[in-house]
Amino acid sequence: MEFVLIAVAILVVALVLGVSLLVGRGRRTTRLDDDAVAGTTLTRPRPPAPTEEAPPSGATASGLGLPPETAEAPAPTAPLPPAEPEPGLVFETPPPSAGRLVRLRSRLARSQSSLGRGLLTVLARERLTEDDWEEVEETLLAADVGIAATTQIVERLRTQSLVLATASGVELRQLLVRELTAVLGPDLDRTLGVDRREGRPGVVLVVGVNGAGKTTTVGKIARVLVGDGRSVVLGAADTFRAAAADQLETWGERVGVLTVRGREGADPASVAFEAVRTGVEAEVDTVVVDTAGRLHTKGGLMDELGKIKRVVEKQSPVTEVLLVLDATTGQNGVVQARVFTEAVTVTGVVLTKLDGTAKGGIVVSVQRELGIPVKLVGLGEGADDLAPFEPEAFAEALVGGAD
Ligand SMILES: Nc1nc2c(ncn2[C@@H]2O[C@H](COP(=O)(O)OP(=O)(O)OP(=O)(O)O)[C@@H](O)[C@H]2O)c(=O)[nH]1
Repeated sequence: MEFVLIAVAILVVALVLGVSLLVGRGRRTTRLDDDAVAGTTLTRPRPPAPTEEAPPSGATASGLGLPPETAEAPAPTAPLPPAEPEPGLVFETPPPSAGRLVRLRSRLARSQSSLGRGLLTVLARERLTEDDWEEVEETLLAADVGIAATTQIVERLRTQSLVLATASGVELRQLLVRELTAVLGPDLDRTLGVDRREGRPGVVLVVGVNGAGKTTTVGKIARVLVGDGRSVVLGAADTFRAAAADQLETWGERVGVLTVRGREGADPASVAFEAVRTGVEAEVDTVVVDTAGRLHTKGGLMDELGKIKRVVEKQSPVTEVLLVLDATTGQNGVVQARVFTEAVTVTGVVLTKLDGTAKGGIVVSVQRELGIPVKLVGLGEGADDLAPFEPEAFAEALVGGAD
């Protein structure tokens, strides 16, 4: 009988230990706020786990200067931990953003073969007939360049048809790159508003429909900024999808960037506010805020984005509003985009998934139709597959065949 009792006691202790270890490993946020006030939690970046084994209970957190996991949540006025990573932690160092588009140009292969090669094949014909010009026009339209820009390109090429007749392959290519660059708005200001202003962090709001690659893009932007030597805080104000906050947190952790998040369903504006407050206190260069992109009613979207902006600006000016658009959605994406541009003043567009489409000309039509410069382009699912947009490098990549 005694044996049975001892065995049962050992079993119970083992079960309790096992469960607490599992819970300890899964928990990765430390609440700094009274959730009744804002429902906001703040996560410190953690070092990548060295082994699969569970860390000793509370060791990871205390090693980072966090309160033990069992501690009560501090009062809302608790001092925030520094946003800079603790010394000794190993984080990834992303490459600087300069020249990324050139490095990633092969990702535009699908656009390249349908647009660039298609056009070069027609233009290389000895004497261009009306049918050939129609083919040029169709090729441009099929690549989503848009009617106005297509007309401009065709007219300019037609006026140069005498030149075309005698041009070599290399010259034709140069000519095409020049004409495509011209419709890509080479003089537009594509500088990202990410610098501190009036002694406060620059604030980047990232908006767009869910699924466009918004959260991923916020993570990639954090890497671009860190790679360029800036300090960053992330705000997970997409509180409708808990996974979005988890996703963002993971992006932040990899590069040693702090993520401020709220519990599911919390007021997005309060999370954005908290993120910017954290950024102000930690004196970082930039706070990047991910917002929810549900396309409910236009009024609802306007109210939500308007409130986020107002609340954020109580602490620091919003220096950039980036609209994330999925390049593979074509004209549909442009229609959705308009709803956002009516809700908030968008200062730049991020076109994602350009690697997955043959319609690279969408950059031209998006810019023209929205009147907003494309500032960044997504060229893959890799962590550093986001590049600053450069018209000439892009035109070169679309035409292809330079190397
Ligand atoms: N091929 C490719 N995939 C991309 C690119 N950018 C994002 N994605 C993928 O698109 C998918 C959706 O990305 P998310 O970041 O979850 O989309 P989201 O807009 O944030 O959606 P919510 O989180 O629901 O708001 C993910 O599988 C990304 O890896 C890109 O440039 N190229």
